[in-house]
Amino acid sequence: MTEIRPSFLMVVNVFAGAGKAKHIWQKIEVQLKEEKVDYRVMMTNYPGHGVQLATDFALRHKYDAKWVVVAVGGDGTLHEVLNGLHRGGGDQIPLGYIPAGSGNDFARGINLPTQPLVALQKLLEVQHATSLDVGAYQNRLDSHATLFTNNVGIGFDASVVHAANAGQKDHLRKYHLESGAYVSSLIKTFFKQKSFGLSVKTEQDQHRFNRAFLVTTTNIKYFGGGVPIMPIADLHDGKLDLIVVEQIGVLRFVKLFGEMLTTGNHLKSSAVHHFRSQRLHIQTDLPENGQVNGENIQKQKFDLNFWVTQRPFWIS
Ligand SMILES: Nc1ncnc2c1ncn2[C@@H]1O[C@H](COP(=O)(O)OP(=O)(O)OP(=O)(O)O)[C@@H](O)[C@H]1O
Repeated sequence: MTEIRPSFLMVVNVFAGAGKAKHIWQKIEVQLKEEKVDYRVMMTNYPGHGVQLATDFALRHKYDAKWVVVAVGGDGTLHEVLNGLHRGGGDQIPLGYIPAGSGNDFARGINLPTQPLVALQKLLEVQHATSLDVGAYQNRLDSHATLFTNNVGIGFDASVVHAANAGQKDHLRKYHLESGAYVSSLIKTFFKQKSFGLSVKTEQDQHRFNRAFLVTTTNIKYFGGGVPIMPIADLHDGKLDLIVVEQIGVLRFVKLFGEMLTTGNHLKSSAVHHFRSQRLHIQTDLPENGQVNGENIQKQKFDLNFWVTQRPFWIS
């Protein structure tokens, strides 16, 4: 039986991965042509353009089952395309992904090869969509919900993201886990970040933290470009994982971070609190930095409802 291949819309951010996405895309396009794949390409011309492109596409093609929309870039590009499809009513259009960013946490989280040409081969071999969990959140004053594949952070991890994104004229510079700049930014941010009051409501109970430091709601195992904050995250369980780390001294924090990177024993620490729930509500006492999929959320007093939804992905 001959399989019918879908048509692909490739949404490409050539600035992802400090610009290396441009070369990746060139190689991918050669391969697409060689394999006579039916595709269209749209390049993002500015931050946020991926949302617009995907919204417009979904509005036009949401009832046409032949399309798969593929984000080519990093976690930020994936985030824009996911939300653009959502805004255009295209939640049923399968979403594919070719990692070409700096962190590529989603690709790690779903065991997608991080070598782009291998990821492309995998994409072309897929025969049917797979439903995966996607997180959703809405701040009390937001007019609409935002979806996320990876995580939403408030406090320390968000401040690290804000520091990494600050002063970037062109979004070209990004820190890597193994780079000295990343480590020095972590240390500087650690001393700047103040603890804050936080209220948490899960489906079962309520909790109060007077000295919250890092608050991450995650759908996948990784954050921050390869840090396995939630080794047991499951994209099929219909639940989100919330990690609250209370403020601790620098030596204890370094030990905790080391455990996060190696054994996963950070989850046993008395300073770390883990909640798994289909619905969550978190509220900060004061304005804090936020991040979603490594993109800044403006500093604000958060009053967030979280829930889980499912959507089709074009992955094997
Ligand atoms: N034409 C453009 N010029 C400048 N920035 C752009 C352009 N198109 C998209 N962007 C922005 O580039 C930023 C980074 O993209 P992305 O997150 O995909 O790559 P990355 O940061 O290298 O990867 P990762 O998030 O996996 O570490 C996003 O904020 C996106 O809005």
